[in-house]
Amino acid sequence: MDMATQRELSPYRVFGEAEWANLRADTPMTLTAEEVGRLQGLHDPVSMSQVERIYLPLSRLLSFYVEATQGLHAATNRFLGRDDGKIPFVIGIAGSVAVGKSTTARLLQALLARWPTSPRVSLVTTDGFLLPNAVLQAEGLMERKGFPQSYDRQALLAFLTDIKAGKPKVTAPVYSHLVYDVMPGETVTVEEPDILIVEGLNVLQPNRLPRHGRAIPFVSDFFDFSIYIDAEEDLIHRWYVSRFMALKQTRFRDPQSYFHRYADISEEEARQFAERLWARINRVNLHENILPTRPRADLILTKGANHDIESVALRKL
Ligand SMILES: Nc1ncnc2c1ncn2[C@@H]1O[C@H](COP(=O)(O)OP(=O)(O)O)[C@@H](O)[C@H]1O
Ligand SMILES: CC(C)(COP(=O)(O)O)[C@@H](O)C(=O)NCCC(=O)O
Repeated sequence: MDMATQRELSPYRVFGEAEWANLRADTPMTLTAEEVGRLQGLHDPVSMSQVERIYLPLSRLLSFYVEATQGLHAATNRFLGRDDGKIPFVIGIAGSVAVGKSTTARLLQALLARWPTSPRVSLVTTDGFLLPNAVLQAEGLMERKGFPQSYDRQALLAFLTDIKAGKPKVTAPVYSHLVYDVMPGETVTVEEPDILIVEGLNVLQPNRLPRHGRAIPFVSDFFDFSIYIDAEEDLIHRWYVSRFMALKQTRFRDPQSYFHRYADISEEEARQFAERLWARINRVNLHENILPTRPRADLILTKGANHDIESVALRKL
């Protein structure tokens, strides 16, 4: 099959960086360099030019989608002769460990909140729904953290059901990367957002179909739009290991850190340890559970070596 036919048959329209940047049209830049500096992760830098050329066109696209979805809700309400109130627009962000999902999620949150309509934009990460280490240990799942079986999927689905039912206050549990565990009794409260961003490895995964009984919804059934952040495996692997080495010098020094015991080991031992975590857990998860969900995304952002997004694929329908 030639390239042109392949492109026509693909469910995505693929844009190079320059072509995508043109779609910003007249969307104004609403973040200062200082704000962008604060929003980027320590280990995944974002330049002002990336915000202008990639994230502003995306913000513009999302503003069209939010408006269209609100129009659809209004049509349903008109048909039913009732008002179901405000139902949040939910955006899912998926991708490997260490690909930079959290930076993208924070940037989008800030950009969307600056729309002229000043929407309330909340952000929740799915790691809060991980089973506590005590449960993972008891079930032999400590080396499966981030895999589908390591989450309390029922609780995540219940959370999203409440959000989409328009419940005014919905709480989610909180995970600490420092402690490497869910924080007992700690929660975040999401209060009547116009837009909710849900970020996590697992957000595009399907459920196993039941042999008997009721089908359980997918997490993504609650999404109005989904984004997959992609990069070559070699790059993500490199980012994971170098982030681990940087954290060894910083966060691991904190006695509260789960990895504190590794703060003083040699560089070589630490590198080997990070390589093992990557190879035994995160790489396997990427291949078995995360990459297979990429074709379900509405938009795929593909990063190059310096974390810059080099291409954008938008689902045609
Ligand atoms: N061991 C750790 N200690 C402290 N912070 C961490 C640790 N591992 C990851 N983080 C931070 O947690 C956040 C989420 O990381 P991750 O789940 O790999 O997703 P992503 O890199 O795609 O945002 C990042 O901001 C990262 O810097
Ligand atoms: C907590 C994570 C599973 C990410 O979860 P997410 O926020 O995507 O739901 C991941 O960062 C992690 O800790 N993986 C386990 C292996 C490791 O220590 O890298």
